[in-house]
Amino acid sequence: MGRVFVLVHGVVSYIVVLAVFAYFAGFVAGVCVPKTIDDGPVGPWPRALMIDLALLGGFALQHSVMARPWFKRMWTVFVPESAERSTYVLLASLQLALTMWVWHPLPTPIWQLGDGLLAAIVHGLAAIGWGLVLVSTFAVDHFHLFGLRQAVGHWLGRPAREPEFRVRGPYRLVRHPLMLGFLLAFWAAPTMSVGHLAFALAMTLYVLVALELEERDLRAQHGAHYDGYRARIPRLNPFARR
Ligand SMILES: C[S@@+](CC[C@H](N)C(=O)[O-])C[C@H]1O[C@@H](n2cnc3c(N)ncnc32)[C@H](O)[C@@H]1O
Repeated sequence: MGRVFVLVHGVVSYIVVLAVFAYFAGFVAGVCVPKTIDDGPVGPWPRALMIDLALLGGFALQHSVMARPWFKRMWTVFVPESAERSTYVLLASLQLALTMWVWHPLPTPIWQLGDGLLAAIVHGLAAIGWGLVLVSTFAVDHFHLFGLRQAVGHWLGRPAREPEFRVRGPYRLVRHPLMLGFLLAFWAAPTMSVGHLAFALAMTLYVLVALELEERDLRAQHGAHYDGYRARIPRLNPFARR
């Protein structure tokens, strides 16, 4: 595939990922975006819940399958390696955008903390969660994770290598800081509606399954090195004793 095409595809995908990701943060936190997790016409709750869970299931399935090494081997027969990651993150972002667009709210509150100090602390925890997600992408390899490094490398005639296994920054505290950041951001809600709770529960389940699959791949890839890391560093809880 043409170098310029791969480059443009990589840059466009990266911009789409950042835009969808920024919207997603506002959608979950309920700030700064036209449609949040609790906005929209309210219909019968069983229908809304079924639609929302189907949307999240579709997102989880796509994400889990496309991230597996066997799937990558299979579809790089059609998609060049240099565009593989960009295509994956682009499709995942579009699926996430669809989920937010079609999302049916279930706004009945489970808890409401109002505007006091406690609500401010919970907002702060969510902000820490989003910050942790961003920092973690740089601690692994931000530009490789979102496919831009591969696209630029291909354009320059220097194919990007697979990123090294890294134990730095938040990866010294937990093995999955990025997912820990997401969980913090999903659960730290000053107002928790039924819809938000269903979202947080479903995504937590997805994260736990996704981590099992990812660790299986990482052990196959890095063997004893990963086993040693696994023995030393807790999975998600930085306070857990090892
Ligand atoms: C979306 S990132 C999430 C990483 C991790 N599960 C987390 O929550 O921080 C997924 C990619 O990061 C890679 N990865 C996971 N841990 C890593 C580490 N310590 N160093 C480099 N890459 C890592 C995985 O192989 C996978 O390709």
